[in-house]
Amino acid sequence: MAQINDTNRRFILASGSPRRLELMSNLGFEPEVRVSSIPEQRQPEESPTDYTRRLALAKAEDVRDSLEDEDALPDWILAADTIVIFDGEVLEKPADADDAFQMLRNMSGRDHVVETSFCWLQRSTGRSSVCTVQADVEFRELTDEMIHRYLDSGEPFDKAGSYGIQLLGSAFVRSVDGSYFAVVGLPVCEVVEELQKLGGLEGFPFRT
Ligand SMILES: Cc1cn([C@H]2C[C@H](O)[C@@H](COP(=O)(O)OP(=O)(O)OP(=O)(O)O)O2)c(=O)[nH]c1=O
Repeated sequence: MAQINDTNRRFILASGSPRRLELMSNLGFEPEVRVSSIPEQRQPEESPTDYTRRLALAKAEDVRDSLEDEDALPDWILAADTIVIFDGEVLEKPADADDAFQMLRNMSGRDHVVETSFCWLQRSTGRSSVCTVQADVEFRELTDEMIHRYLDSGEPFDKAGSYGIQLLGSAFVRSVDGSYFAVVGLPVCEVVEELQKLGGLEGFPFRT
């Protein structure tokens, strides 16, 4: 049987997203949070998937580079990036309330894709692996009044596509085809699976 070793629970989470921290903590991991500061700017001609994959790797590398000699920190770094793809356009976090209103009004009664790319990066070897997971999401029709009330809740402003499927935004979602957790910001099944493939995780699921 694999050794249960507490060091397996520890990794560096290169993300300021409270959702990502909660999802990994729910599994018994003990993430050390370090937030990256790279600009999120899509290049002309860059496909949405190339964009999320580039950002996931760049966030992990940025945090790795900021650590320097902190040897006591865990070896593995996890970073991720989530976008909404609607009508061929990439929707990220809204700039302001008008931007959020427009996104939600456009998505009303229609389908969109949510895509999350994540990156595992090993500090000691420099090895990295990037994976992409998607889901198709269908919204019910939203009235302008519903959207205004939703904006008043404050929920949309730190979320790609201006909604949170895990909170009040759940009332807008008629169906999800694909990974629910990719929509929330981290496809935990694939994240754990990939770390196991990389040989960076023994003794999982953890005993409490
Ligand atoms: C669509 C959707 C997105 N989101 C969130 C997940 C991400 O936190 C956020 C997308 O922005 P990201 O740029 O992927 O992440 P972030 O800025 O929150 O954190 P960091 O870059 O430091 O890792 O939107 C939800 O919480 N619920 C949802 O339903």
